Amino acid sequence: MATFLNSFLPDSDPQSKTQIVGKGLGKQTTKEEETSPFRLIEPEDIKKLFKPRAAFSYKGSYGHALIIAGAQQTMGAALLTSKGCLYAGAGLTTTSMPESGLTALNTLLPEVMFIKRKALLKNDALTKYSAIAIGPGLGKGAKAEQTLAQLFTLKRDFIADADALNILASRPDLLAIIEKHSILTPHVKEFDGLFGKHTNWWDRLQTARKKAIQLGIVIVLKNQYTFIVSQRGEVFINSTGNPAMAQGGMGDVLTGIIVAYVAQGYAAKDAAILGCYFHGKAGDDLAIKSFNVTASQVAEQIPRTIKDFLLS
Ligand SMILES: NC(=O)C1=CN([C@@H]2O[C@H](COP(=O)(O)OP(=O)(O)OC[C@H]3O[C@@H](n4cnc5c(N)ncnc54)[C@H](OP(=O)(O)O)[C@@H]3O)[C@@H](O)[C@H]2O)[C@@H](O)CC1
Ligand SMILES: Nc1ncnc2c1ncn2[C@@H]1O[C@H](COP(=O)(O)OP(=O)(O)O)[C@@H](O)[C@H]1O
Repeated sequence: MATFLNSFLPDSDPQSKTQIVGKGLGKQTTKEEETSPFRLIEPEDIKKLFKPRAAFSYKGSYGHALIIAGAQQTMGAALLTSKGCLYAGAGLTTTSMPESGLTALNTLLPEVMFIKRKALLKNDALTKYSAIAIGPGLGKGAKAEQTLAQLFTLKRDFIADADALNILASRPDLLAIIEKHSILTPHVKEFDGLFGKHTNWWDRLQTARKKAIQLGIVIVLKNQYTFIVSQRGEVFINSTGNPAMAQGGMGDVLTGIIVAYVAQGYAAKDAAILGCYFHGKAGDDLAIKSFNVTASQVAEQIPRTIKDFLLS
């Protein structure tokens, strides 16, 4: 039986009601599915994408992620992003947050290293990291903008979330030159801030496809069903996750998980697909026994969820 796009949207319009969604990322059974840009991610796709941990591998085999996040009132966002990254298996994680958060970082996540915000502005300071994420709880002030602008001087891809997206919304000059294969992870309000107000999801998805192709980036448009839009305009629909996860900080953890996968060598699109799938699946596993789940719990659940998934 055919699946239509409107099943994955909070609203409905004539176009999404007739748009066929292909099942899985591989070959499709009908011509309509084969030519559709919309694909529903299936567990078999994840099993094909996900790489097992190799014999004789060591921390260096799994990359070094840098997280630039947090401000005085939103230090928790930096901790949650770091926690997502750590539990998604990055070999090394370094977090750049305000120094006043250092005791919390060392107490809660002793595996994570720290770098001062100012140190990021030095030449070459950012070159040693295999993946960079910026934005959760960062704030939108001049210093945050300066730090984000510094990333552009490197001419390398990065993951932008939350306040980094809000800054980019006010700096179209920067957005226009974002490095290819960067990943943006907006929720609906952040998306409309970046690319203009939309009155329905069909139009929003068309804009996401157009912008992802034009800029050569991956856009992760978050919702109950999250849409991962590739640099070629394909739209991969993630169906893991549930309303128990509707709590602050959940997106911060997702950003940490995605940066961990980029650090581990996955291509941007694959890192986004794996990140969204396991983030939602961890929430689903927890929701079997919990009415609501916290962002911290989701991060901690990730390694168990992956192990169970691979054994299933
Ligand atoms: N512990 C910490 O330090 C935490 C720090 N955090 C960090 O704080 C920063 C600001 O975060 P924020 O929550 O104040 O603003 P943001 O997420 O932009 O929402 C603004 C408004 O947008 C709307 N909206 C959002 N999602 C929507 C949806 N799916 N569907 C529809 N509407 C939606 C919604 O408007 P409403 O509908 O409620 O009027 C909402 O009020 C950010 O950097 C973040 O990383 C948080 O992660 C929490 C934990
Ligand atoms: N009802 C839901 N079903 C599935 N996933 C959800 C639901 N509510 C929230 N999420 C997930 O939680 C995350 C919320 O991200 P975001 O809005 O950026 O939160 P925050 O800014 O508080 O970290 C997204 O990944 C979203 O898909």
